[in-house]
Amino acid sequence: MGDYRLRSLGKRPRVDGSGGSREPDERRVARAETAKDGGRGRGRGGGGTFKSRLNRAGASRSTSGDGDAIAVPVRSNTRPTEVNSANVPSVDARGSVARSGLRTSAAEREEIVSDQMKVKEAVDTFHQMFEEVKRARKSKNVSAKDSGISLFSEALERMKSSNKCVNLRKSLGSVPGVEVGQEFCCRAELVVTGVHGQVMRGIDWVVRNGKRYATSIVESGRYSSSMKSKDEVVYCGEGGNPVIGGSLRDQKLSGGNLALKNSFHSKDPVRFIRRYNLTKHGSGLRDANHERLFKCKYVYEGIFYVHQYWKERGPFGKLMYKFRLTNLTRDGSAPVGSTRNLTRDGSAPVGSTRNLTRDGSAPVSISSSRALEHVSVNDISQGGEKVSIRVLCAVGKERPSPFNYIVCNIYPQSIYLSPPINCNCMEGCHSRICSCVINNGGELPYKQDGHIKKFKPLVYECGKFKPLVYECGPSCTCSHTCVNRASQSGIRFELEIFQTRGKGWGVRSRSHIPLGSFVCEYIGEVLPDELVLPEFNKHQYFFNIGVGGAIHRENGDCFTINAWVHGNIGRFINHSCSPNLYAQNVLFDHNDKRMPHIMLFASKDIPPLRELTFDYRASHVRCADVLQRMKCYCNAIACKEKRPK
Ligand SMILES: C[S@@+](CC[C@H](N)C(=O)[O-])C[C@H]1O[C@@H](n2cnc3c(N)ncnc32)[C@H](O)[C@@H]1O
Repeated sequence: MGDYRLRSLGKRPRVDGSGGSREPDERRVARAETAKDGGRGRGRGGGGTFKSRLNRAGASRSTSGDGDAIAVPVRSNTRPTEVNSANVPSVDARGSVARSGLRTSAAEREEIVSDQMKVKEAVDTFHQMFEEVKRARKSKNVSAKDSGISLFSEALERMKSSNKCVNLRKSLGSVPGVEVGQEFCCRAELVVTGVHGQVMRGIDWVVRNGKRYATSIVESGRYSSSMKSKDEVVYCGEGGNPVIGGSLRDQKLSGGNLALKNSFHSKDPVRFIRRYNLTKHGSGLRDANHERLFKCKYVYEGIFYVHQYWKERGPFGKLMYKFRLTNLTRDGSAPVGSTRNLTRDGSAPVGSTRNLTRDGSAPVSISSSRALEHVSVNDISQGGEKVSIRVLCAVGKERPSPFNYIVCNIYPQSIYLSPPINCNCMEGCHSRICSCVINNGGELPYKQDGHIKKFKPLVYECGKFKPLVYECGPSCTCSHTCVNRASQSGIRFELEIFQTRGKGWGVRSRSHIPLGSFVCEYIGEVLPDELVLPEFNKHQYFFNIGVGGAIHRENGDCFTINAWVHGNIGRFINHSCSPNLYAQNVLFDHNDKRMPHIMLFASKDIPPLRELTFDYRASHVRCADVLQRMKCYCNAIACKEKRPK
């Protein structure tokens, strides 16, 4: 490292009094109804570049199995904490330390990993088919009305006819490859994955010895079902509902109602799926053209049991059946050691995507599949704050090489980092007298929900160059919940590291990421380029700050973030020619424009479990030769089109 000793900037400002939340949870989950500008910068990637040896991709890092590792909810708003991910005790799915051996065999784990991959592939294929159908209709100018079938139904039909659906055989209990808390974008996805076989009906069933038993129910809000608590629902039977176009009549003890009644007597498990309306909270998923696709999401809540059923007069004066279900078995105990309300390793389900902690950080326990071995967990308390990091891998599979997990950049000690200009606002940084707003060209870069307003990659567009976002800093007088602190308050989404096909480890979120959301920072050691260049061919974790941008040219000195030895989850994010993240330069805790923070924001609405990627090649200059030789496995249409035929 020559004369450059490394230092970090020390503890980041906490963003609220409790645990680091920049703003209340409600606002945090709120999604931008008005996000209209998402396309800018798409495909242009970020403000820097990886010097990645992509030509070696896959050969060196991929393992035989895909999707077999999960990791890391991380809070990055705490002081820098060095963590060696190799030397820490493992922790079980409930979060307790499990230093002893494994609970299930490697073969079983393998099987579950493969189940999860099948489910993921089915969902991905469904999305592709959906896009294909949509494109085909658009090119022929056919509307859903003309074709007489919705886009979803047509895509689903294609899935069925091409045999791409999984878990087709209806069964009671949990569905292979699907975990409690897993989210689905639409009813068709539930069908495609075998969670609930009916697109329209709320109750699905299987016939056993001539009798039907309920396999799953969807609480979609169309009847007057009510959630008593997270663990209990009073579910209305089917039929006679004028709200969904049926004729108003008494419900009968037939069809799904009969199936639920039989499940009551047999005490069999029923999968429970609940619909959440996204319109209340935000925009919902959008497609590549920013058209809203899904207004809701469906969450698999786990296994429930019918505890009671009865008849009563409904709102229209007709008789209706009601079923009370809870996630406890009929004797009132929490089901243990069966396919019941537990995850597949027999542990209590933990860490759904909805369970954000009060400070907005991801819950500590995220996955309970027995396919996953928690190979390392770091629970470190420093200065009263806790940083939890998990790396979970399938048994017997390759693990990520150990590195020191840090939550703040480490800067060269010899470099003086000028302090940021602070604002003196007391009542919110919205006016033009706020110096941070002025730094941002007189405009706040974030919307009230914390989503970035415009994509601001490091490119020159339409005569304008806006390469930097200035957030409020540690000495600003504004509140720690100021909207202009969106990216400094750490990771909000439950991110995982998993094995990809051909690209080694990759990162994905277990929950939906709305367009414009801050996802994570690319953190490592910030080094002058001249120190990095000799190392260039040794590894793949360099991010060149500001390449191709004004910062680079104006200031002369160039810096690179090296995340090989010290880094955060950002170091696992792969390249794509059609990325869903872009890198935004942000300054808040110092004012040195040569080395801004590299903050990764969502350039699209990103469905759960979709791999997170950014474009390594955006504005790439010096490493073009390496990148040309790469074998890119991003699988994007844009990538294939670029390849020589
Ligand atoms: C910063 S690392 C990303 C994390 C890496 N996949 C891992 O397992 O640690 C960059 C390396 O990931 C691989 N990679 C990233 N994107 C890729 C892509 N689209 N195609 C092939 N390999 C890729 C290449 O080996 C690259 O050098």
